[in-house]
Amino acid sequence: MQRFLIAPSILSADFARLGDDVQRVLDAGADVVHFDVMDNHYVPNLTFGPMICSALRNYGITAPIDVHLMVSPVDDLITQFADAGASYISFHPEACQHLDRSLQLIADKGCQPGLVFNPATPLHYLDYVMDKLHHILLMSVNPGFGGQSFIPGTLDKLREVRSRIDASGQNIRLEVDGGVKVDNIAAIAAAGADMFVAGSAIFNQPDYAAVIQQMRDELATVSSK
Ligand SMILES: O=C(CO)[C@@H](O)[C@H](O)COP(=O)(O)O
Repeated sequence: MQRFLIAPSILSADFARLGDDVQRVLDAGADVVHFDVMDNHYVPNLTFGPMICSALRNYGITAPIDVHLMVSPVDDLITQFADAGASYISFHPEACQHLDRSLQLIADKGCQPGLVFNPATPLHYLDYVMDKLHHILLMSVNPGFGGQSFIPGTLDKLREVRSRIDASGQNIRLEVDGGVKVDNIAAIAAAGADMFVAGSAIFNQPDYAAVIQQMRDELATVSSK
């Protein structure tokens, strides 16, 4: 399994040329397409739905699409995104009605289930569902907008989640999202993350390949666990 995955958030992509821009970032070396779904209810912003996901698939995007649902309720959109070609689907535990049922729904639809934690969401939601998780997404900003600054306290929370994953013996990806840049990605990896969402740090640069390579160079400095 590839140790570190880079997942550009298309929230910062060029929406007028989305297919081309997503293909460009994949050609530049990205591993996964991160897809931020906001409903102007759970979060104070509105983005895109399953039609855009299926449009990317129809355009020819074959990389994994990592759908982060910032919506409430969640089940209907889980079904719609799975049918639209999502690969991974995560949601916020406090935004759903029946945590175990929603995780099972993702798996039953053939996708990889994940749970998302905001900076101040307690981790007890993990207590009875570790065996159902493909990934845990730790927000390092409050959700809703790209281009915010990484909240430093997230590093301690990452270490805590990494300990829980290691203690569980499960093979669960630890993803981090918000304010990830070339100059902090090594510290984030050292705290236990192995999947990195970056929106503005990649899409706001003219040369996507250069910034992704800089991130990989930084990650290469992080010693093995
Ligand atoms: O989900 C979110 C925000 O809610 C993130 O995916 C951000 O979109 C990441 O953007 P940057 O902080 O990397 O610009």
